[in-house]
Amino acid sequence: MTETTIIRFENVSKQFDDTTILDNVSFEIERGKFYTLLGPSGCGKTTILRLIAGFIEPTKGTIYINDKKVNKVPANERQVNTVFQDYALFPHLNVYENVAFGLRIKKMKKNVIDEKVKEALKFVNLEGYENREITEMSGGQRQRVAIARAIVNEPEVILLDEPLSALDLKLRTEMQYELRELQRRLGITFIFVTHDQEEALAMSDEIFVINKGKIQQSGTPTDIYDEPINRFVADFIGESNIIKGKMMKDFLVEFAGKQFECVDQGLNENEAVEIVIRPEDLEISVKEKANLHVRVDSQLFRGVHYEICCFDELGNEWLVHSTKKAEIGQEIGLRFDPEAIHVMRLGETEEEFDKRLESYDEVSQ
Ligand SMILES: Nc1ncnc2c1ncn2[C@@H]1O[C@H](COP(=O)(O)OP(=O)(O)OP(=O)(O)O)[C@@H](O)[C@H]1O
Repeated sequence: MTETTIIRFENVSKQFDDTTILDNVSFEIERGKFYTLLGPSGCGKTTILRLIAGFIEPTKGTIYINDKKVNKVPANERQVNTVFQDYALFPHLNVYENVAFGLRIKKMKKNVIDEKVKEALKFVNLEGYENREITEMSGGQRQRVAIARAIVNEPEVILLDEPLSALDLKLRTEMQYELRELQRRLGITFIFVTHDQEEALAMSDEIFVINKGKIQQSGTPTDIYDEPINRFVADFIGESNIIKGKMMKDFLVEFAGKQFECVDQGLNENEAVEIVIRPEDLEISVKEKANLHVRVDSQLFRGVHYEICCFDELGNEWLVHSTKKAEIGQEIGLRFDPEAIHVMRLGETEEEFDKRLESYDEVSQ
């Protein structure tokens, strides 16, 4: 726990009936950052938000907000506001009344409410829209009203549950920029839920990758993309080649029937591992310079690159992103650097994984 910590989960579990939805989850959220909870449908993302908001209570464990235990603190007494997926706006009220709703409940004076609503609408670029009916607003504008309604209460944390999922792709991208920019200007903590990995990578300071009620890995987008802890994370975040292999000794790993130099160390000799190489780290090269020989099976043009699917002699599938075109059935060479190989230890916990990576830094310093 540091001074900057605003939310802390300590061994939190949640069961509905007899089903465990969150399994012994611990994490810390720091003040003023943009966090994303990322994972497939049903993994427990919304359950974490509802626990933070106080809509449900944990079955086990403790939740702290600002270092105070909040397990029994009702939702309206927490410095937290939620923006829901469907925005939950009142269709019969205009923009002003929607944004002012919470302030009226707090029985604030009319002139104070006017001032706060005006300021909140300015923040979301809806200045002067006070008298518009919600039914006359576009999807993106409704989204902004919902955000204005959340920020007008000056919460310390805003929870956003898949707020962009109802928007078309173009508007969604625009709103991604807007939300990120808004969070920077407000300087308050955003906790954003999505199952879209590109959205998570583009928007977040920190990502928690969740699967089956457990946080699989947490870190910055680059940490998680470059150093996935296990097959689930490697597969869920971006496209990956994941191949079974064996660690020979420090800096030497075997896969696809050959041995390759790598940067990994501290694993056991002959330890079974999985290796990850990102498709963009594979380069088509002349046979003499290649690390690996493969046969092209299929190819798709994706605008910026060709997505080429190949197989090596042992039948491993390799996905390559290349600006060069290949021919179906052609034998090609693939080249990659030792740094492009990421070795994953089977069943490693995040704590063990972090310790291992730290030891690399110590050795290389
Ligand atoms: N009140 C409840 N009673 C019983 N089961 C529930 C309840 N709320 C959630 N669940 C179950 O808990 C699991 C996790 O739900 P949650 O909404 O947290 O998932 P999610 O990761 O947010 O998924 P999605 O992306 O689909 O919204 C699901 O299997 C869901 O059916």
